[in-house]
Amino acid sequence: MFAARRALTGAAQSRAFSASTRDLSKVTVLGAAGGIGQPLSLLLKLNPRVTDLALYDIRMAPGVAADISHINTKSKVTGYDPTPSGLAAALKGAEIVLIPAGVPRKPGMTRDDLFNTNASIVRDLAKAAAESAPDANILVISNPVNSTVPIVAEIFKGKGVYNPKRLFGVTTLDVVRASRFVSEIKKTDPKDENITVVGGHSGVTIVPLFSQSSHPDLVGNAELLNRVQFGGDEVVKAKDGAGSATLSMAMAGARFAESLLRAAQGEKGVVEPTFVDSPLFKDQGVEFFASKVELGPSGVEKIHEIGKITAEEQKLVDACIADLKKNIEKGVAFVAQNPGK
Ligand SMILES: NC(=O)C1=CN([C@@H]2O[C@H](COP(=O)(O)OP(=O)(O)OC[C@H]3O[C@@H](n4cnc5c(N)ncnc54)[C@H](O)[C@@H]3O)[C@@H](O)[C@H]2O)C=CC1
Ligand SMILES: O=C([O-])CC(=O)C(=O)O
Repeated sequence: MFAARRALTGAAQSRAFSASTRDLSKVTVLGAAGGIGQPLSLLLKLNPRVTDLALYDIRMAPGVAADISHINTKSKVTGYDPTPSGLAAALKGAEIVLIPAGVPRKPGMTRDDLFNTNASIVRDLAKAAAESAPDANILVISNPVNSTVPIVAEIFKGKGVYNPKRLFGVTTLDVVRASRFVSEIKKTDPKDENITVVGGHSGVTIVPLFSQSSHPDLVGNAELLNRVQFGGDEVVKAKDGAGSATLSMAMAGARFAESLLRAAQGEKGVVEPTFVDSPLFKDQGVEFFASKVELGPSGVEKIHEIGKITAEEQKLVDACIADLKKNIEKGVAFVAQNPGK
């Protein structure tokens, strides 16, 4: 639909949206056999907006694809071999590429401790995406997101195909968690909570803005703030060496992909917080920042300002900016020093 839809204009386009919005939405998962990749692929198979599901991993993608392909929804599922040509074929024509490839944390590690392993994995996958799917929306899940997103940007820039509107760090899990944790405190239905979370995706760079929710009294609730900022650690500890959040992350990744597909298919007003190339703090040398972003057929439609926040929340944003800047610079420096093949 991606390429075909771009060729349509005006009335023809709106007719196409209303007649059938379900043709040719290829979604590719890189790291599809992993803890996140498998349930994420399952959820994408259940999404009627996805017509072509391409699964790639360095192990077992054809097996995962064979399994998922028996599910009786319309989409076609293909698993690709771990070869350069398999990767290229998985990416070709993709509208969305989700990247959960890489290693997860063990207890005692920070997300930044994953950098040494995951930076080169993401760099190499980004190269393949820049070559075979330069127009796709790239959704980065692999940690540390604050650094892996800039890595993808640098690779795309190097190949001359960088489109800042189509690169997203997936921070949806922070929103999902914050909304759930608030509902536990307030005894509300979590589906009615929608907590805005800005900044980045690790520790103090995760900044929930309770003042903008229907529970402004939660600003200053140190326990809740800590739970939102370090929710990932809760899962890492509970899994006791066997990895980090996979199922809730799969849900969050599928939700973000669904939002992008809805927006691409003409729905207006689809807004999700996500980590993007953002003007909000560029004057402080911070090139990427998560805030509410309106999505559209071109990817990023509009980046929302942070809006009104309390003095206490401003302090959290200041702390976030300091860390985020370092994380982003680390990703940029990595590509400069390790351009790869
Ligand atoms: N953005 C977020 O909110 C979250 C991010 N994560 C991150 O997601 C990543 C994946 O986590 P899990 O799925 O639990 O790990 P996992 O180890 O279960 O799965 C990772 C998969 O990536 C594959 N892989 C490794 N190198 C690859 C390559 N070059 N090309 C293709 N596939 C490759 C592995 O074979 C494996 O199947 C981790 O970095 C983790 O920290 C996890 C939870 C939340
Ligand atoms: O905590 C981790 O390492 C995985 C992650 O990003 C999360 O669960 O938010």
